[in-house]
Amino acid sequence: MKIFPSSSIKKLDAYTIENEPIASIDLMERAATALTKAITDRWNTETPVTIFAGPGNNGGDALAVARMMAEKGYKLEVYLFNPKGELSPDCQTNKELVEMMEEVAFHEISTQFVPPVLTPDHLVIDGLFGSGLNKPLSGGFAAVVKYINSSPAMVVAIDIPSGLMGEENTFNVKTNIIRADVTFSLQLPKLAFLFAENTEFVGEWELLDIQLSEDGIEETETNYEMLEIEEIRSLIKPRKQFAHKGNFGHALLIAGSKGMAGASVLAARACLRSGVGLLTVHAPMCNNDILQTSIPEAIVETDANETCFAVPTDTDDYQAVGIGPGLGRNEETEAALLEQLEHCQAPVVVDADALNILANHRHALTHLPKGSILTPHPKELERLTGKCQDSYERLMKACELAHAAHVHIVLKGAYSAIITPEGKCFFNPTGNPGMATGGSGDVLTGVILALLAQGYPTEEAAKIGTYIHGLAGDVAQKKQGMIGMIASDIITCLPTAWRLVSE
Ligand SMILES: NC(=O)C1=CN([C@@H]2O[C@H](COP(=O)(O)OP(=O)(O)OC[C@H]3O[C@@H](n4cnc5c(N)ncnc54)[C@H](OP(=O)(O)O)[C@@H]3O)[C@@H](O)[C@H]2O)[C@@H](O)CC1
Ligand SMILES: [K+]
Repeated sequence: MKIFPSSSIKKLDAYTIENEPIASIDLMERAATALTKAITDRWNTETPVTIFAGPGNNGGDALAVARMMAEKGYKLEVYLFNPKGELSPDCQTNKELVEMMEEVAFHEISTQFVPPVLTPDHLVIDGLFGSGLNKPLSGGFAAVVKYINSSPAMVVAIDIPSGLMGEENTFNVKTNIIRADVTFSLQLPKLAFLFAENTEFVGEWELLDIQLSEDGIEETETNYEMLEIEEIRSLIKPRKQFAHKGNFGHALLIAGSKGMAGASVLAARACLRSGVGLLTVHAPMCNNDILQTSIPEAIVETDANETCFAVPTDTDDYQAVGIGPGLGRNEETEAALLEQLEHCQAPVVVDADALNILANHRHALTHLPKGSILTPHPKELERLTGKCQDSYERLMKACELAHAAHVHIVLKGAYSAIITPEGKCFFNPTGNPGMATGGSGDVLTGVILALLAQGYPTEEAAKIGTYIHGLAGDVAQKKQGMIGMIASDIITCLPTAWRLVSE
């Protein structure tokens, strides 16, 4: 599913209006019908409703919703803010229609605004500004937003909370943005919904289908997309009847140190549960017995060092390498890692301590093996790129890094982003907060490593791996609950996740 910036949404509206064809006012009617249904499905006619409408089409939507809800018997009060004495044509039309309705208490505000009483029983519908917002709110509009935010009422935002920009909010005035409980967004999600710090504004969000032109969506370019199960399913290669383990690659995992054997065990198990043909784990001597007993399916190659990775190994026989989980960061490991990366031909998944070591040796980032993937969480990314103020800046910096280093990046978190060297970002919808637990990242490394070893192109390996990892987490959450689940449960649920997308 594509995610468009506000400018493209306007063009898409225009495309739909011209090509469907549909009159602009009828498209608004369609949006309002969908909004009214979504709202009236959740709140009954007993709910006192106060609607705040702005001068543009977001306000037009709100006024049309007011009319439709009044027709269904809701008791409504409507405030239309028109400080410039100028409304968009469709907003004007809907104002005239709602003004005529006796059952609606309608107020048009040009200067003085006496705020209505809002109780915990009230539902506020925020239709002040939508995708046409072009600067942070200030003055009277900011005062209205603050009033709504300080009230105990439930708030539903139309399309996007008023005051929130669709993409970048780094320089926005956070106190002047509506804090919605629910956002009903039209057709497609906005990039801003995917950023953790905007949850307090967006609340729970739901998309409403208003049948914008499919051709228009297809033709309009964007760098942002949400992954969907159909795409992942289409990428997974079926196994041939006469397949043997040689068809599914030999992966090398360089992981673990004294006290951190667990990270290598988790990554190795996840790799084996993701279809790899063979797996060798390169580990310090002290972890040999642990690995041999806990993962009989893996081959163990011991490092010459007792406690850490210190001697690079030959990677010629492997189709992919995973490096980093539990590796530690002592000097010997640093040197070994840099040398290992320099001489490796196979694509590498670089995670955890390997990323932290690279942060101290950034020059090494620009000659990683072709097809490599970095899997940082936000803190690890910032060690590589420098501090970021918010998720938008972090995403932009990750794009710059992917471009400069010619690597793919999986930026982990809710809606993990898979970023290509060309600047495309694919957001992952699977996963849940139960996965925010030690070892979860090691599992992802193992899954992606298995996919690279099986010969999946880098972008596909990153997309499938991230999606499946989240899906396995969702299956684990259903079984164990968010609080009780641990990283091993994600591995246990990998087979179910694979079945869900491949059968
Ligand atoms: N997507 C779809 O398919 C459909 C979309 N629809 C709906 O249309 C919405 C977009 O409507 P829109 O383009 O008219 O913009 P909207 O957000 O109402 O505001 C524009 C007005 O605000 C003003 N303004 C801007 N910033 C300001 C500020 N900081 N402080 C003060 N004023 C400010 C700006 O004035 P200007 O600065 O340009 O003079 C202009 O007057 C969209 O979110 C959805 O709800 C549906 O109806 C149909 C299908
Ligand atoms: K809004």
